[in-house]
Amino acid sequence: MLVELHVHLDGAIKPETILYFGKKRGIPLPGDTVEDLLQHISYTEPLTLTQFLEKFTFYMPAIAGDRDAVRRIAYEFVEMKAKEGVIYVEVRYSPHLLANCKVHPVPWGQKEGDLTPDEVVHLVNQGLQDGERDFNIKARSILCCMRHMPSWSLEVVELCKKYQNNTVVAIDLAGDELLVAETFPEHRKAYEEAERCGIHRTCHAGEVGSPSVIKEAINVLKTERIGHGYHVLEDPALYKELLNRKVHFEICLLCSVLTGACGPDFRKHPVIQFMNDKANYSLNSDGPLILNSTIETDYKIAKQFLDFTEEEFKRVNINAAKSSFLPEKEKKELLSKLYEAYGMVPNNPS
Ligand SMILES: O=c1[nH]cnc2c1ncn2[C@H]1C[C@H](O)[C@@H](CO)O1
Repeated sequence: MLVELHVHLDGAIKPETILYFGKKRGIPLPGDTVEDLLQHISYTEPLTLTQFLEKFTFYMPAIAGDRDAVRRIAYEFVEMKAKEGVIYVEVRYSPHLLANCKVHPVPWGQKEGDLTPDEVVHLVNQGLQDGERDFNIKARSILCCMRHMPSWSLEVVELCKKYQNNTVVAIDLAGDELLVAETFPEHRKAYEEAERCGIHRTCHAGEVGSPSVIKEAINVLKTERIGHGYHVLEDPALYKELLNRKVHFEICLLCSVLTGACGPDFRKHPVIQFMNDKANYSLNSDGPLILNSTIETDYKIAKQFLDFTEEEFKRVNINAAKSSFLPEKEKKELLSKLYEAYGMVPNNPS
């Protein structure tokens, strides 16, 4: 029984669904079988984060701008997670990157259409809620600002406000930290507004970027969790502070190696330090389509290379539940389920 907090909806699409919509909409794809397509999209030897992010350009044109596709990827996502044994998931995406109207520039070289970022959120919500009903797990969503598109960020926070508690629980800042190290004022304003309105905050930081990006995420953006954060170890004082504050790190093992964020030897992975220090972290799949993985792959890597024990497995998932963005009452219910499944008597169930 698992809790997953860091996975991108647009990085977790079934290849069959991409092929279906590519064909239906007459949108060229780099392959016409699942194997062909995966050969172009997924990979097994480390690249850079920039190259990882370029993979989205192969298949997003088949999905973006299509109402049925957007609803369906959200629904199938919940089905996929239920099959993997996840009972609670927070899935993130950029509404703008799935739209083709009221978004500048229109992404993926699409022609202007009539699907707005607002309607994208509505459709994803429908897909997630239908999935929750049919597959009996809980799914919440996080809306992403993109580092290179500050002009979208204030709309992202407005969408978080509009759909707060209608699956949306938080705001994120994703994209390439190396290409755009600067945190534009628009991102800062969006996070300020999120805090003001009680919208939770997470932020990609220190994945490939330096500890200063993490510092800024904590001190300026007032983020509650850190997406990745591996490079925090390069600043021992900051690391100690975040340990003391029990800040949650959303760790994505396979992704961290295939994006070049961490070195190729899992036996030297920063998460070993996190484990030893009993840091507050979770294990997550991030972009399973591109990594050709499931959440199980990440747990297998942890067991095979990191001496990840059954006890650590339970601790990590309980920490994930505690650091989730659910309201307190639902968080308690989630924790009770985990304690029961893990045969634990909680000392302090809250
Ligand atoms: O690992 C990542 N780091 C930074 N940005 C990422 C990562 N995985 C996906 N993204 C970007 C690309 C997606 O289109 C966007 C929203 O899900 O977030």
